[in-house]
Amino acid sequence: MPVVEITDLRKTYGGRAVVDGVSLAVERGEIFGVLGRNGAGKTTTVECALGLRRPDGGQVRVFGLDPRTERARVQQVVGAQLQATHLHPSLTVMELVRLYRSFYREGADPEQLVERLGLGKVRDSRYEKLSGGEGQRLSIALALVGRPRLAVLDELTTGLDSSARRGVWQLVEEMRDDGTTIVLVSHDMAEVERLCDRVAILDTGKVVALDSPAGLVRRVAADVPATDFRATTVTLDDAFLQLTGHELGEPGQPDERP
Ligand SMILES: Nc1ncnc2c1ncn2[C@@H]1O[C@H](COP(=O)(O)OP(=O)(O)OP(=O)(O)O)[C@@H](O)[C@H]1O
Repeated sequence: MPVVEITDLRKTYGGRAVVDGVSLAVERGEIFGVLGRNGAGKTTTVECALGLRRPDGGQVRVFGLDPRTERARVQQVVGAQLQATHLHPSLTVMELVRLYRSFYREGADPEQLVERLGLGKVRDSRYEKLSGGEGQRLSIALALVGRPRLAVLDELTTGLDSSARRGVWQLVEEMRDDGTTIVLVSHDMAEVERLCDRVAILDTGKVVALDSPAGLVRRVAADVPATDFRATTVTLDDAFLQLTGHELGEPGQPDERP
């Protein structure tokens, strides 16, 4: 049984299909990337998978459970780091990590996790006083403190400097090695290439390709004549461009949120 199984998922806002028939299955123990431009429908897809948004069509199962009707059971085994995290501004780092730990029957040691994410120096600082990168690392700690069987990480390392980014990547790899399944939403090509076992490329609400990063590159390289020098230097960026018709950095559909 896949850890996450999404079948023909649809979500429409204002008459526009922002998720338009997405089907994918995340297998146990893999790091599964969801890659796409801004507005491609990545966050909407994973938030439907977590039961946070109501799909207009299709089916979602997480560990075989319906995340909308069996939310409490799903929440016990899933940790999510989402883009819009609302935390109480006057609680400290340690208070928040301990609070989130209390939501789970089993979990990580808050002290160790805070050290591991390089938050030891700000452990007694209030959330409102944290820098962007510290807040980001705290949101990762909160997603992982329940030692989830599935972790959903949306824009994992946005706003982190390169050394913090490498530290977080290492932590994610260690989690995968410990058996956690990870869904990584990203528009960071280097992150996807380094971490993901398989990647779904989402474009205007549809899965346009699903393969390992190397498989995506091979697929595109096969279309390049062997005499062409680029055949030996095709990158995941080239694959993305070829498969979607746009650069990853280009904006997608206009943001219509109020
Ligand atoms: N609550 C909402 N109301 C109206 N439109 C929405 C809502 N949520 C998302 N959208 C629209 O749906 C589209 C997909 O948004 P989504 O956040 O899923 O994209 P994304 O791929 O995660 O983008 P990003 O990389 O910018 O986070 C966007 O055009 C967005 O404006």
